[in-house]
Amino acid sequence: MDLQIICFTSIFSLLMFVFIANKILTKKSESSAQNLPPGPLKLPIIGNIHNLIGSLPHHRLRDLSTKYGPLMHLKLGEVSTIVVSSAEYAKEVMKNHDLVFASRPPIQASKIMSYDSLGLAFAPYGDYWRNLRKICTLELLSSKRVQSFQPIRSEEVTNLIKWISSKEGSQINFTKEVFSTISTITSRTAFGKKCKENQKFISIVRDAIKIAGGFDLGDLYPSCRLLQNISGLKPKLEKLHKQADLIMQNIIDEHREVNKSRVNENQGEEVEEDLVDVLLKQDGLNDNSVKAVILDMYGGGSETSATTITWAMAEMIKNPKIMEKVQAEVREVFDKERNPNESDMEKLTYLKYVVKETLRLHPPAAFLLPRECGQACEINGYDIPFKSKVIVNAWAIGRDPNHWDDPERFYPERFIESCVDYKGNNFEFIPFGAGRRMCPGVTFGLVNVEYPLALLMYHFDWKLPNEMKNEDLDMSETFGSAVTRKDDLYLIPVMYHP
Ligand code: HEM
Repeated sequence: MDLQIICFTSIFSLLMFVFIANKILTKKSESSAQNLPPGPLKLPIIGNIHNLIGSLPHHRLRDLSTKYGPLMHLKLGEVSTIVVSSAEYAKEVMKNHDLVFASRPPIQASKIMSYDSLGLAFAPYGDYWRNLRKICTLELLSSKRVQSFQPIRSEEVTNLIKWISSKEGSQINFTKEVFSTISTITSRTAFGKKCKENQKFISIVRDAIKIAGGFDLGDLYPSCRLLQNISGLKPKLEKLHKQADLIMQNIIDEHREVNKSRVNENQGEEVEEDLVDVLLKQDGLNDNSVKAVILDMYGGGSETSATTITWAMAEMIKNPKIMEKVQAEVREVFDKERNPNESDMEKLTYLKYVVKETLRLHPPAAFLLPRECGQACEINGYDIPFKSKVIVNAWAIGRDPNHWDDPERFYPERFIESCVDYKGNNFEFIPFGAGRRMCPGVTFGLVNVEYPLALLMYHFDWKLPNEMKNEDLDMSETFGSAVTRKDDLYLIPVMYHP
């Protein structure tokens, strides 16, 4: 505790020094915006950082929005920040002013890990981003491409089912096993079978995502290089970047070699392509861009999907009637078709409602990805300053009582008669975002959630360990690159014998 106080005092004094020096040296004028959205009182230097202390950031911001309104202005360190907490304002930002908010604020983690933000997720809005987005939507993540990876998905999920069967009756760490399966599916679809270092790559990227997931001091004071260096994040990320870069460059070189010999040996023959093959064929992408996009695919696709499966499972354990209903549906469809395929997945309507309801209550990206205001504008009479960072609290919006009956209840049936979907037109339900920067991996993500979940429901009944009662399962969250369960989910599988 004493150490924490000393650290805080030192950082506070340093910040004070930096702030005064900055003011004297740059004589920056205050923002000219006159009518900012309401928000809590801002302290010198730290602005509203203190308002985020005490509970999880998405909870704190939701609580603050009930006091100051669904369009709030905060100052987080030096950064003017707009917080959106209602479907109506989300529509203003991501539809009515989509172009103004189509960029992302630069963040240190993406600069270091993604070759100065060469990936799709953090590239500034412009021609480079547009070209990448086209490649990702049409070539990498199209429904046809996602379907072509079904054999990989099937093989990895079968391995998971076999492993769980071997542990029948004993406790397994469900969170860990699901994460490992989804990561392997994502990295195999990206690299093919050629990569011997899949597991090492997975653990490097996981470490990078973990340490880059919160609010970084350097990003809160972008004008202060010193803080970026002392926050400790930079050297850690640089080390991980070097390791990831080496693995990815080897993979690219190997792909080039294999493709060269393929052209010589199998002229005209159809070959299975992985994402690296597809990227290497695109004009205008150098090796760093290819590596940055691969990092995006892996970073954007693994933790999000694995977290969704785990939350869905936890919610079903807590609500056994819902689990029984899913199992009945899956078992009816799969018992008829001995080898269920993609089209059988379409018959699992109730399971799809369960996934929707899971993403309503537990959007893995609680704040989506941040946007940046590219041009000073006005929303509902409020001035939004140029370069403000925009945070959309999708977690709060999914639980807004103005749009959802009994919002805290896990109730998949609410979607039966509803036309609310993931396409980014229903702003009360935006787990994949909306507008130009909406997630391009919706199809891939949903298949990676629904398919494993269906097989886990088909093959096993599930119990909690230590005679724990279903209703006692703790549903606390943590905030990081994704909103995950605070504690891993431990379960006991019991085989289903048709
Ligand atoms: C359950 C699964 C997933 C969820 C909940 C999810 C959620 C999101 C969200 C909220 C955004 C920000 C959207 C915005 O700013 O409006 C996003 C962006 C993105 N996602 Fe996903 N995602 C998922 C799966 C995937 C998958 C499987 C991939 C790729 C393999 C992927 C790749 C990306 C990329 C590249 C972006 C950045 C797009 C851009 O800035 O243009 N995501 N995702």
